[in-house]
Amino acid sequence: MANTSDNLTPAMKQFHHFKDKYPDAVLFFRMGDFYETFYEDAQICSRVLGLALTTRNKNSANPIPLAGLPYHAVDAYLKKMIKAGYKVAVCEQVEDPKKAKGVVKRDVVRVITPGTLTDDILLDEKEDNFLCAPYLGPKGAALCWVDISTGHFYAQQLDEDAIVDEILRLSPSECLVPEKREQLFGDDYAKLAKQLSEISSIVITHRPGWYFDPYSAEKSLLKHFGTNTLEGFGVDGDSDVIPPAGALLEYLSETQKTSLAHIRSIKLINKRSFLHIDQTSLRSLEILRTMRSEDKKGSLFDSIDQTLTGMGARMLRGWVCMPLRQVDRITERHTAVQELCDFSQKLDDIRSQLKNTADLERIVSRISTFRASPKDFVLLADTLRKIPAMKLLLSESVSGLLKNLAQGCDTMEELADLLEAAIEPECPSHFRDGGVIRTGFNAELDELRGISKDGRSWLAAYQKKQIELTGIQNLKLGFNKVFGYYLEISRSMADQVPGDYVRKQTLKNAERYITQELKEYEDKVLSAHERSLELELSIFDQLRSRAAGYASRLQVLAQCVGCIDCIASLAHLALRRGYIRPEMCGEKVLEIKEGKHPVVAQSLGNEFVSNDLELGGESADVMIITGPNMSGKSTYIRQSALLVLMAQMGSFIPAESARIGVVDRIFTRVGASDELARGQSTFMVEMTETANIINNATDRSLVVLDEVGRGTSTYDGLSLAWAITEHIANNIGCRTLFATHYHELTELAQLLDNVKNCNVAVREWMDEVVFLHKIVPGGTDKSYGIHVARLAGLPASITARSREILDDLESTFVKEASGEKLARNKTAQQPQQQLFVEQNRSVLEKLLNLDVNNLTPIEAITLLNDIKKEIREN
Ligand SMILES: Nc1ncnc2c1ncn2[C@@H]1O[C@H](COP(=O)(O)OP(=O)(O)OP(=O)(O)O)[C@@H](O)[C@H]1O
Repeated sequence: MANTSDNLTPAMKQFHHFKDKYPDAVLFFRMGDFYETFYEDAQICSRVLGLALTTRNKNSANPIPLAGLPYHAVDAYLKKMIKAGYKVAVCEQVEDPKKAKGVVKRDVVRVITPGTLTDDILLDEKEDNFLCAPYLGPKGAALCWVDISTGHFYAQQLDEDAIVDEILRLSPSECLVPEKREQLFGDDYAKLAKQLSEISSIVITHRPGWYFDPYSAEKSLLKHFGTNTLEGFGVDGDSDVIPPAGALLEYLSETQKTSLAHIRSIKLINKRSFLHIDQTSLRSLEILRTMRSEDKKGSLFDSIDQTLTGMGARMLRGWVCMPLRQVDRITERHTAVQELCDFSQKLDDIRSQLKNTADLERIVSRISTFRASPKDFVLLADTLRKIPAMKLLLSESVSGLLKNLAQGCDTMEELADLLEAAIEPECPSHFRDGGVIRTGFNAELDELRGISKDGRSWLAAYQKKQIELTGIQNLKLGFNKVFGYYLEISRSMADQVPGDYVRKQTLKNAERYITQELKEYEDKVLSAHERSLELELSIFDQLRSRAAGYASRLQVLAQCVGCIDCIASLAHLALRRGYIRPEMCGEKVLEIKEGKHPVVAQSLGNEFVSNDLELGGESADVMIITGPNMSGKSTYIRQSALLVLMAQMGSFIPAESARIGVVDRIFTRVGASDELARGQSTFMVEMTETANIINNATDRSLVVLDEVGRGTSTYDGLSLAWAITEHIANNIGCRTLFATHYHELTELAQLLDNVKNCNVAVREWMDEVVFLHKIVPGGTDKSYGIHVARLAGLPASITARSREILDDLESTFVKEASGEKLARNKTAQQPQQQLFVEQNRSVLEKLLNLDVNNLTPIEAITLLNDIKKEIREN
């Protein structure tokens, strides 16, 4: 920044003072009705917000770049800045400019960063907005994350090499890491930060190392929660989650500068309670976004979400990403969904109560951080009024979960009464002109408003009286900020003005006057208006404090309404789409009759062909699925994973019947990945993902493999696919679906009991191929790739020629590489090799004794020919 000299104005000195304190944020510096930005900040704002870039002190030696925005439109501008990845420090005038002696006092009241948003306009209603902090300690690693807009605060201990995956899975807006220069926090954090910025748009914020110091972190956590120990949250004194949790709190208080009372506890995530879906699977199963276009539309969540409230949508999103693992907890949700399906009128009534329900969770956070608006209170009161009806509807339930939810419906009538009595239902969204507190709520306020209102009619009467008195018909009464109320008389009438008029201003064609009587009344009226505004604000602050006293009850209620919304959403979905309740068990089994892909079946309607699945239990664990291109293999294997996921989150599923033994993890190795951007080859990515599966899958996992081995030469790929399948079947024994074009793999089913084959049925008719999309037992050895290429529009000349080449290849090379051979090799590798050596000893000796350097090309060819002949005869 160029200008730090002593000749700066006091306001600019203030600006520099705050800019130095918040160097990594753009400073919005309040000046009257505008927020001004200066220097580089002005350039950024001009670019990001499209503001006109001008200069302050244009004629001085150091003109200052300047861009300003009107204060009442600040929310929209903040949204754009945050979206563009910037942090904004909002510097307000903290005293009334009229009362200021010298330069008006200012202070940064809040730093808005992508991970610390609380305003609805800046947030997505259906998504959490997490701020996270990793910890890479000497003994272990941990990750903590918090959403200040809801007060949810989580912690998890995990392996260091799982940190990146877990952060990507959470998809936070911002990630806190210790500053690079701190020796204690060396390369690991820098590497992590670099990796995250390369592959995601998460904003990385560096903070001093002491933020992560275990001792001060624990102290600030204990102080915040008002406890002597963290054990009540399941956190031991030396837990690795303490440093990052403390760092998050420190950062929140640094940026928010207000109470964080709504963050009431820290929830330790126990991985064993949830079905783990890693980031790769989250993407490849298109759970939250589609793979190609990264669109929410077309994802599983978008397809099944029928929630009606923000709290419900966010909770359901959490259920989709972290389905359950315990049979009884899953069954509890299913039973609740079942009950609402059985009583559809009750379901409809509950859903109509949920409609237009306010986002309690976010309102509570704004109440606690003293940012609640009058509108928030109106919505809160309206929502509380719906709770008794919801409670009544749920109170007769049989399902344990629904009963609990009925109990959780805390009606808080006294709060609703208070808010309704206090706040004008049609209140303005800001305080500028008052009108927020209802008439009748506060006698003093009513009186002040009365004076200010009467004042207006007094002024009208005064104007009339003056016209009569002076006979000047065009005498006008006006008001401006400089000298308040005045009487305006045209210049031509100036000689008729009475002697007690005091001239204040001369305009081109008129003169403006004041009178003592007018000034006296003005003082009374204006001060009454000002006092009434002040009083309204103080009443509103009192209301905020009163409401803040209900924060923890409101949070429990918000959770409860969110859960009711989730269950009702799942029931509504089940009824609308004819989903069935899956039977859940702890055995290693997966039986689905007439299952459908929840998203594809929605778009294809009746054309979608349902399919059965049987894995584990009486059947083999590993299923090899072969079939032509475009026949539906990928759809089938993804559908299987999605149905398990849906069942374990508590949803009913698109099938005729299902028996599902809970799964601990879902692994997928499907399609291309954008790791290519990180410079890894397709094959490298494929093998890394497969290695992850092989190393981490347990016999309770579900593995979905699509085309493993495709990214390398046919023989390498086939051999790898073969060995991987063997390993899974023999050593892991997890339920596995493997879609492949290597028909040779089907021979594994003959060699291993734990492997079975299925293929996608095809009907060939008059040189045409019809894909039936039906999965049937047994293998297949046809790809119909050329047929698909023709469908895709490749010229007939090319497809005809490729048919010729294929016929040729099939009669020679491919047969050589047949799985039969691989199978034989595997089962009788050693004896076969020995036999080969025995039978061809003389050939081998001839080869060993050969002097290659003295061989002419002709001799070499002749020799090769002889060797080939001899081996063949042997
Ligand atoms: N069960 C089904 N019923 C009806 N249509 C289906 C079904 N499954 C898949 N399809 C249709 O077939 C198309 C191809 O499906 P999918 O991508 O699963 O085939 P694939 O066999 O994996 O192909 P490839 O081997 O080329 O990757 C889908 O886009 C879908 O429109």
